[in-house]
Amino acid sequence: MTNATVEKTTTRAAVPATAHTYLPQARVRTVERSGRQAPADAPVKMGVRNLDLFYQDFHALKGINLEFPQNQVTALIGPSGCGKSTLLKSLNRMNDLVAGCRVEGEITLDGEDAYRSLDANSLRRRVGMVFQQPNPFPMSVYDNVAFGPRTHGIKNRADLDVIVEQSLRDAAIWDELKDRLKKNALGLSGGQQQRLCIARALAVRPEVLLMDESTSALDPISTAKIEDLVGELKSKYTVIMVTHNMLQALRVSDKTAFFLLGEMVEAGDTDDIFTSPADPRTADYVAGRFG
Ligand SMILES: Nc1ncnc2c1ncn2[C@@H]1O[C@H](COP(=O)(O)OP(=O)(O)OP(=O)(O)O)[C@@H](O)[C@H]1O
Repeated sequence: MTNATVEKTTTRAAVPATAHTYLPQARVRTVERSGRQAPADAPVKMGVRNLDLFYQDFHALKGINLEFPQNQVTALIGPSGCGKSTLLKSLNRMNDLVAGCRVEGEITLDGEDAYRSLDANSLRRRVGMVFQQPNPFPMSVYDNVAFGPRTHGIKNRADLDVIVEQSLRDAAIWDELKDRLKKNALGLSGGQQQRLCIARALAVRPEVLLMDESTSALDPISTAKIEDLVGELKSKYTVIMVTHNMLQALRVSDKTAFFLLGEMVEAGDTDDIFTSPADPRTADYVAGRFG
């Protein structure tokens, strides 16, 4: 997957016993819940090459090289401030909106340069994002989901009906909301609001879904529903998620990349990163020794 992955085959860092004691149990749930069978040779959906990102003088991302395989879930992990969200926001050019932010290197979507060949709006339609806090618009459930398609010129009611239903189904919330489509979205629970926001992101038929700690504000049951959902979404979408919850990364991701102080320490198959990482810093982090 990356240079770091290649190095990993030659040197393995010992994961402290504390990690081994809890990881196998988490793994049992992982396999049951995600049912993942990630193909080893999936095509690269998005690629990051020699990426450096500066917030004015601050060097927030340093020489990042990483590939995101199509129809797989990649988790970005690392301690607070290591640059996970910055990388996520670079993938759909949300950082364009930050004054003084400068990006060097290359980010590709299906091999096309996301900064030089694609305009930001079409990139963001293809690379959707769900944030930490559920942020439905203060309007009906239906209008929340129809908002993006309407913005893209779809006005026909029957067409919108189909999109709204399919998006809510894809977000695993159709059954809960089909009789409440006209109700204000702000009246939903936090977990329902977040799945509605996922439906809203899916309504413009993105190819990649970015999730920035999208369950951290939710209760365990809502979190489990969204984790299940992510396992299903990858049949249609490429998912890239930032998470502080290492068991969540284990449960739902195929690939994991570990970041520290703006650098990517290593990336590879999630199983390998958690059970036999190449770098002792990764071993310490996944064992909960810091972060
Ligand atoms: N708009 C900004 N302007 C200046 N510095 C920023 C900006 N956004 C982030 N940073 C800095 O860049 C670094 C990386 O931040 P980022 O939010 O990407 O980290 P993170 O790993 O996602 O952290 P967390 O897990 O706490 O969300 C931090 O030092 C942060 O203070």
